[in-house]
Amino acid sequence: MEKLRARIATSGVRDADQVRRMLSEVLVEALQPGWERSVRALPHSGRPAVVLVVGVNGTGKTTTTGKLARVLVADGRQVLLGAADTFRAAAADQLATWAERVGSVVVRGREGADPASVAYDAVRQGIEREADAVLVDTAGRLHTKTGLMDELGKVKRVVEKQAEVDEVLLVLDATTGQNGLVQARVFSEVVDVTGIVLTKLDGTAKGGIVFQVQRELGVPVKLVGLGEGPDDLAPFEPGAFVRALLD
Ligand SMILES: Nc1nc2c(ncn2[C@@H]2O[C@H](COP(=O)(O)OP(=O)(O)OP(=O)(O)O)[C@@H](O)[C@H]2O)c(=O)[nH]1
Repeated sequence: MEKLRARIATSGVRDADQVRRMLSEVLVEALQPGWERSVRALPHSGRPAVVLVVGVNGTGKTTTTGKLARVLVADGRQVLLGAADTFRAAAADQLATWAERVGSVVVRGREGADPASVAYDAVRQGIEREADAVLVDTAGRLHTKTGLMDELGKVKRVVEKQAEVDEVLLVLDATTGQNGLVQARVFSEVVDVTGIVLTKLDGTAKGGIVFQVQRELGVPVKLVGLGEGPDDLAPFEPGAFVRALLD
């Protein structure tokens, strides 16, 4: 609002439509598009790109992992999925179904196995098989549970013993509101989040929280989830996002 007021004052604009257009410009400038600097553009020099998918329960991590694999496979990449959610056998089954659907391979551990060891194994197999990308789906965890957050930090550290983690994607549900900022803060502290995936934007939620996440943490939204199907993942476009927000 400060920026908008300053612009109105310096331009002398009075017309409501013009002010609305200015507001739209200010909002678009506050958001960075991120996809072009994301997984798609990662250098694939002799080792797979490693991506960790993290977030609280039910935000859409597994679905996003599957859809992202589909995008990369369509780009001609060989993709391996790591099922580091070892709490629920159903979670690994869900990821295996996605792997089959999109044409990638899944690495999973037994139920109750150490998630860090499954993630390590997935990356090792990705290196051995000369995959282009390893996408590691992690279990949903509340940012307020210290033990679970410590476990996530360990997953990243263990993976880093054999390959750099190129992307840590935090999956945020667009319907979450202010709590999304708290989640982003805590996950960023623990695993250094590099991008946000804003899911469930196909509903009524607009996901306005990403302005604060971008401003406070400097983490851009890279992808948006627009439904439950395999093709419902799109690069984040600030212009379209702001148009939907102001409509
Ligand atoms: N409408 C809509 N639904 C979505 C989207 N992304 C995921 N979902 C749905 O949200 C629900 C939870 O998705 P999952 O991918 O299982 O979420 P998760 O984060 O892996 O869940 P946990 O592992 O239990 O934490 C499922 O019913 C998905 O189909 C989206 O972009 N739009």
